[in-house]
Amino acid sequence: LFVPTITTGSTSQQNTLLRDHLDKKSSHQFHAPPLLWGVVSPSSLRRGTVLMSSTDEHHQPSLFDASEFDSHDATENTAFFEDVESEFDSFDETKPTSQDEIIETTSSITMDYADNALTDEEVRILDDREERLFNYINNTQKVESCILVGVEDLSAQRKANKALRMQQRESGDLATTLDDISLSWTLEESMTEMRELIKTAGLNLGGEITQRLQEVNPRTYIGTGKVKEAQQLLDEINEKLDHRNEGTCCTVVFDAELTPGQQKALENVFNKKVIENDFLGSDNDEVVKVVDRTALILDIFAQHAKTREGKLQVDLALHEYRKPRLTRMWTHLERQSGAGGVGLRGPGETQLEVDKRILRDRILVLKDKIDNVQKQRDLHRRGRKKGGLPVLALVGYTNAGKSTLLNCLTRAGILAEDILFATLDPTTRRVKLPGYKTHPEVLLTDTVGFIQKLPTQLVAAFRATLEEVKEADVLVHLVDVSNPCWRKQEVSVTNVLEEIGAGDKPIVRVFNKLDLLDSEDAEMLKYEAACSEDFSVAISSLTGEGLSDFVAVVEDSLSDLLVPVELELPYSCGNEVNLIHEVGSIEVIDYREGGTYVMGRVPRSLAMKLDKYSVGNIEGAEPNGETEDEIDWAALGKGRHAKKDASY
Ligand SMILES: Nc1nc2c(ncn2[C@@H]2O[C@H](COP(=O)(O)OP(=O)(O)OP(=O)(O)O)[C@@H](O)[C@H]2O)c(=O)[nH]1
Ligand SMILES: [Mg+2]
Repeated sequence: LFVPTITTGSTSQQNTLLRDHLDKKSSHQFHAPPLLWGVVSPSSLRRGTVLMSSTDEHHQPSLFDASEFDSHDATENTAFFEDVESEFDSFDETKPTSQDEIIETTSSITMDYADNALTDEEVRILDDREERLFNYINNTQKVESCILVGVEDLSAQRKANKALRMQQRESGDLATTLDDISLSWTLEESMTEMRELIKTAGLNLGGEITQRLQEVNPRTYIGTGKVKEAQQLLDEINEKLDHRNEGTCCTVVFDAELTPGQQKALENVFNKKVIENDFLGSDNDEVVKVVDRTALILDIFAQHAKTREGKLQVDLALHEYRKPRLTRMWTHLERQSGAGGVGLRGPGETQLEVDKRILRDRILVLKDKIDNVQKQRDLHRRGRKKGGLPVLALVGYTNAGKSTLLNCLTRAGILAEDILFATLDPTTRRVKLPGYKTHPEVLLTDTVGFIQKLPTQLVAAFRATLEEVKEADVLVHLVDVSNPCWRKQEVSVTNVLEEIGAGDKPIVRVFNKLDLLDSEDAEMLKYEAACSEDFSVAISSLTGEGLSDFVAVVEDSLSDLLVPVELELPYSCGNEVNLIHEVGSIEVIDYREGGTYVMGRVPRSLAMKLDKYSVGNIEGAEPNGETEDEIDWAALGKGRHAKKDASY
């Protein structure tokens, strides 16, 4: 027989009680095995979680009173039952068993327990309580199910290809056309990524729908027929879930960025029944949510944000996302006011205005707070710069293995997981690169991963975090070569880097997860890395393969950073001047008697080559006083011959 009671106390207390009780179980020699076991406290009910549960022979989650039955004195526990009852009130519409009844039942249970002789009425009450608690827990513990809708937007593809062709015609470089066109993501690739995102967000994928469209439907994004199909799919899934008593599927995830209008229109269609029922005063139906790609990513970020800074930034992004979508929350009020007729119309709008203002204020406050955080970051960074250590930022697509590499090099203990966006907050570590001769240490920063079509709200909100990337001396771009889409991912990352103004940083390309490739592919990539004109290297952060090459390439890249120069080049050196234009930056150029005077910055290797034309001090003082850095860089170049020398 099942005796559900609720107990208060901390988790550990309850666990101890439960353990004790379970130990005693055998000695009690129950006549009938308990159907359900476990612990529920009022606070756990409020959170919708069971603090601890064991399983019975049916492997069901369970409820159990961990406190000793016989120690429960009815009067002593009045306050406790009041608590319990208010808990019942808060989660169940139907009025729960009255307090007296509960006390009465519990005391009679206490008395009769040993005899296992409950009256029918008591059994009914207990059953009732059991069911309500059980349903509640079942519903709140259930994994949220969703369906995924993807669209192959042929018009967007056409546009993208056209833009590309235009661009190529202008630059006169037609050779790469085919390659580049195949760099746009196919529907299936995009859907695969969405499935990962859905899994990471903790959603269960119930079904999928796709559509090829010449033009997207401006109102509902997908065609009207497809909306119906989605509705049917939802119904079918819900029927199955219902059958297994597994809750409902009421989330529709779109592999697209929907406009607020489209989102609202879609929700209206999906919730037609609920809206109608609402007028009749019944709200038993689950409301269908429409979630677009941006909302899904924001949700994952919200779940993963750990530090104050991360939370503030996610909060800002969420507020910015919700601002234009605010009206949706008030549809209900608008309807009510509309239904009220003349004179009553409008309160919904007013509320909306108030709400918009609150949101705007909140956004300002958040921005202010983030500004403060950013100032602190700036300070830290300046401090680090003073230290003169070169700063490397690990960048790359989400799940590329950035945190794993940092852990591997430093044992930093950063959470590295096979989920998307595991890292949101930058972590910087001093790293002694093994075998790195010219500079004892570098600073290595792990950063948030990128994704194709990164939501603009996120890029804007994560300004402070992304600043770390912008301020780095060299970017270490990790690519997960075990992912079939890695070349496209690489392009996406390059695009984001450009978007945040870090596109011109020196980059070390790291082909990671080599261990997951078959040996032939691995050799090919190693070969590609070795032949590459850029700084490239193939490694496995998991097995450590190629890490010494990695250090060597990083070293090369650091030696190749720009250094200040002041030169006077003979007029016969036209090529050299062009080269400086190309690979360096020129601050002053003057055509003098003796030749072309150039003041600017060039890669160290080139500076060494042009040393003979130097008129200033090649490691000379920087006008803006950032000398410390430069002197350190100068020291860097001496130890090793720059790899790129040959190309000049
Ligand atoms: N087999 C293999 N797995 C790897 C390698 N590097 C990383 N991984 C795995 O890839 C997954 C993602 O690694 P993370 O280090 O969390 O990736 P990340 O780039 O930091 O990802 P985010 O922080 O989410 O952007 C983890 O499960 C790692 O164990 C590797 O070289 N080989
Ligand atoms: Mg990470």
